[in-house]
Amino acid sequence: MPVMALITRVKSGFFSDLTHSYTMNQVAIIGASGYTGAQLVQLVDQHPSLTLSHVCVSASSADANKPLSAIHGQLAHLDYQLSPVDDEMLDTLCNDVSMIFLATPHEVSHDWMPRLMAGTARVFDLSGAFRLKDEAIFSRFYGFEHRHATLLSNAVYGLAEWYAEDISNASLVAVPGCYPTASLSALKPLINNTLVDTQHYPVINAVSGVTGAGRKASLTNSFCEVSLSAYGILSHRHTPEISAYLGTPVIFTPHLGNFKRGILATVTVKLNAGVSHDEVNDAFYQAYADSPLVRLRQHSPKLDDVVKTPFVDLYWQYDPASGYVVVTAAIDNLMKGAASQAIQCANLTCGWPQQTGLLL
Ligand SMILES: NC(=O)C1=CN([C@@H]2O[C@H](COP(=O)(O)OP(=O)(O)OC[C@H]3O[C@@H](n4cnc5c(N)ncnc54)[C@H](OP(=O)(O)O)[C@@H]3O)[C@@H](O)[C@H]2O)C=CC1
Ligand SMILES: CC(=O)N[C@@H](CCC(=O)OP(=O)(O)O)C(=O)O
Repeated sequence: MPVMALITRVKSGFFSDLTHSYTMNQVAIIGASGYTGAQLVQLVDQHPSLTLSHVCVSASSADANKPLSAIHGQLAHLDYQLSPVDDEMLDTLCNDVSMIFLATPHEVSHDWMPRLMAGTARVFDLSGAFRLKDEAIFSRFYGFEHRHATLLSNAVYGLAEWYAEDISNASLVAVPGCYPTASLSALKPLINNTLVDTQHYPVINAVSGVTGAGRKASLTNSFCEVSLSAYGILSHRHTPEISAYLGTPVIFTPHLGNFKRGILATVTVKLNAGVSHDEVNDAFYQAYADSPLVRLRQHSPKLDDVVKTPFVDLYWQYDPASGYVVVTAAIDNLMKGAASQAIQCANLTCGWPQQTGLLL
């Protein structure tokens, strides 16, 4: 029996891709008590070729030594305990496992990265600490100086559909932010085909569920306070991230909605004079011809279409008379916006199909 078929039966019994051979990889997740960390636990646990060996929180965590299921009841079928991890443990961990996923605050990922990168493990960082190459822009938007220039320059941006080859060779992957994933997925086909009139900045309005802000309690994100509203106007840290990987400035306005999961981005773009319907359609269909986790839709996607899935759903309408195209993009912020995209990247580094373990 092929290796993959055997693993498939042992681990879950219902993965569809039986054509590749796999070896098991030991994985550590740090920040496992948080929203993206817990989502990662679920994805790694169901992955046919990853074995979750370390499920960690910070040394001072109030949740240290608790069962993960005591915090995330949806994972009650899984038997993992949250282990506290300190600096010294990181030094051995980074040689004991093949992959480390950091689902930690930006500062924590930034400070720990040199220790982690001293080992042999590949690191997938869900925070924003290693996404922006320009250190001056980084410190302006993140509020602290970047002190690891070499690691920053070596980090590969993990937008899986667009940087697959670089990701496959990376030892440090900076997994994109949730809003940039939706925005760049919508815009890159148009910009890469030089269809966009860059004299007019693309305008992105996006609404996120409250899990986007993480699990830690705050008044702004509490049940009685959340009411659909814009925030971070002209100042959100995802504006330079989107602009950097698009290659042109954008106007980005995030909104907080009173729902748990998902992002819907509405992107308005002025195209060059004379661009045809066919050119717009071809840009999307060609860009995503080999992308099983991108769904090009015939109707504007709803959040319910993507929540708890690894997909990005895209839909567009073009008005040649005005030259404007409106693209809508829907993702689950904890999945394609964070955890499932990190798994896509991990799959790429192992030479596996990027949807491995994500499509059941
Ligand atoms: N939520 C989202 O939609 C997205 C989030 N991200 C990014 O992913 C990362 C995690 O986000 P999210 O899961 O939402 O955050 P949460 O606040 O839900 O979880 C954060 C995790 O980090 C741990 N942590 C906090 N402080 C420290 C510390 N000093 N040392 C070690 N661990 C610490 C927490 O556990 P404890 O304090 O108990 O140790 C917890 O497990 C962040 O960088 C975020 O910006 C990226 C894309 C989307
Ligand atoms: C609703 C909400 O608060 N969302 C977060 C973005 C979450 C995300 O993508 O995280 P990164 O910090 O890793 O970029 C925010 O606006 O800060």
